[in-house]
Amino acid sequence: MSKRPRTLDSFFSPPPKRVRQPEENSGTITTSAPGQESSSERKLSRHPTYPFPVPDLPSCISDMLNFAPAVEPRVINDQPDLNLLYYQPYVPKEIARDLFEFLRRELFFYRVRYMIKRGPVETLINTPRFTTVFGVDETARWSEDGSLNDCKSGRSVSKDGYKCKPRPLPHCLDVLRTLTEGATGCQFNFALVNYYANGKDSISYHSDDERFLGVEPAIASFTLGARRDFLMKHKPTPEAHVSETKALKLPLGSGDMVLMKGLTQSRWLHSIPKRTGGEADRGRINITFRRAMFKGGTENYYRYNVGDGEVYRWNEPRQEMLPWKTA
Ligand SMILES: O=C(O)CCC(=O)C(=O)O
Ligand SMILES: [Fe+2]
Repeated sequence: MSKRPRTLDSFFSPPPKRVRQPEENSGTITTSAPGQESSSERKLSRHPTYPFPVPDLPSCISDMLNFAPAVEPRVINDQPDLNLLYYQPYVPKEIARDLFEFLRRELFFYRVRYMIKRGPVETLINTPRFTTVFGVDETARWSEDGSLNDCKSGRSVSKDGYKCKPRPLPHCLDVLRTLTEGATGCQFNFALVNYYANGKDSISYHSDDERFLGVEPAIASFTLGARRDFLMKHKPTPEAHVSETKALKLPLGSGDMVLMKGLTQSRWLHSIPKRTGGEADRGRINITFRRAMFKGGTENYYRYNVGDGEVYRWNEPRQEMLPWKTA
């Protein structure tokens, strides 16, 4: 892991003051910068696995999140095996833009590359979007000092417990996770974040139906920033079933949330296709909250959403994601 640059100030100032966690332990350590201990202080979520600390949500955003969900959801279950709740929007319009800009500016992202083997042929896959992930599966829990404890034994997870290094949700995503749990009655232990910089970024047809999510997983999927089409189609089936279904296009706008549940993941596919023109070039953030049951889920999510490549960070003057060290 790269070292954070140290300024002369940081050598001479006392270590950051630690602030007690308000509720259940989120795993991050909240600190306020020295000399900034007024009520308007900027608190930071820190963790040894983070390349840099992540600021907490400013109160102008978190206060307005108390009005979420902004509307009642539309139920979409008029096709076989389809079970969606569509909040249009979930995040109040007044703060959707600020929340988008905050997360784009403050989170670290990756452009993951990995090899797949189809028969004897190995192919390099360049994930066509920026990604990042936080969370750990149900077998482990964060302790006060930011380390992981095994849920069964209560003992700390050994060094080789995971190949990856799980990261706790920073406060800014944990607030949204907690609200979403309250509104949906579902539980989530992961936040996966995608950033689609422009219309060339995409996610191809897939379903999130891995065994580590358990049966009939519920996934809450947020859109912030540019509107992008979310396409859905039924998986091919041997019977005539497939002809009874028609493909679906949800034009997801900033603040919208789709809760996918029931048989949706096991029977339907979804995608964000590439686009030319339109507003895609303004950038879109997608956050999915999920619940992984086993260690394999944690390994999978870090492998494909963090990987082992360089860190990217939003560069405001250049208006693009750039490798962090040169940003
Ligand atoms: O960006 C989206 O709306 C979809 C993302 C998605 O399907 C995924 O991350 O699995
Ligand atoms: Fe997905």
